[in-house]
Amino acid sequence: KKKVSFTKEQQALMKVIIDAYNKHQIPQDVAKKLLQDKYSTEENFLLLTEMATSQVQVLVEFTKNIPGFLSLDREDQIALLKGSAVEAMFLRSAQALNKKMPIGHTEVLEERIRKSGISEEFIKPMFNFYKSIGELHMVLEEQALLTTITILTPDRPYVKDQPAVERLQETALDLLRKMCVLHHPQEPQYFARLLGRLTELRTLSHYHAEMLASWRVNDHKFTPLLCEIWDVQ
Ligand SMILES: O=C1N(Cc2ccc(-c3nnn[nH]3)cc2)c2ccc(Br)cc2C12CCN(S(=O)(=O)c1cccs1)CC2
Repeated sequence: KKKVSFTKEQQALMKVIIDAYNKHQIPQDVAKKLLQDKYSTEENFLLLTEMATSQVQVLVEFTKNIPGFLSLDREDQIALLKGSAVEAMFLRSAQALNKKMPIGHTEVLEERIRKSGISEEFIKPMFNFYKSIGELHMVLEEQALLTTITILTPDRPYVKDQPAVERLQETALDLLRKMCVLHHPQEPQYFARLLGRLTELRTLSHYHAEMLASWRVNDHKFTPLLCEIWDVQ
């Protein structure tokens, strides 16, 4: 069994990120609404919109707790949030939906997504991603670090000081690499598999941008926060 040791800084960083990841969860009342018995397409879409709005609020709060994030240039902070919002939301949603739920809850949620007016061409890659995340059986530390790494992607549009973001992302990558060795000693490629999910996330966010255009056409309403972060309307 390979020995993995963490520096004091890495232990402190992990604690801060895990606390932030646990603290900022979707309010249970919003998640519970998803399990109500309503099934019209419009109502499903509205519920997913409500969930997504809540996810963005949770994302902003989580991001503010990433060590070093608030020391970045303020405009770069906004550029990172806007650039990663869809990817971080899909990653967080996939991780949440893969969590153990009471019998039948997962199926209800999956059905709601399928019956929400989202076109099949988007549903397919979305569910492939959701299932591929489930197969990884990530521990909480890996989930929180992967979300952090997604947010701290230096090459988002309009980021001015990319090296500053790279330094933060590399710290999280070093920690994630060690976490993978510690929790998945039998799978030397596990870390590479996790990073491969980030590529799949980028594809999903391109699909999402296309969907937004089509939803706008058939006049789906979004909340002000989603319009702001998704550059809609
Ligand atoms: O809503 C989703 N869900 C259900 C969902 C989301 C979050 C939690 C949760 N529980 N606790 N914490 N989080 C549970 C279920 C889900 C699950 C997996 C993947 Br992959 C993706 C999704 C989306 C993300 C948003 N889109 S969206 O296209 O941006 C869109 C916005 C408005 C209308 S449609 C739809 C699919």
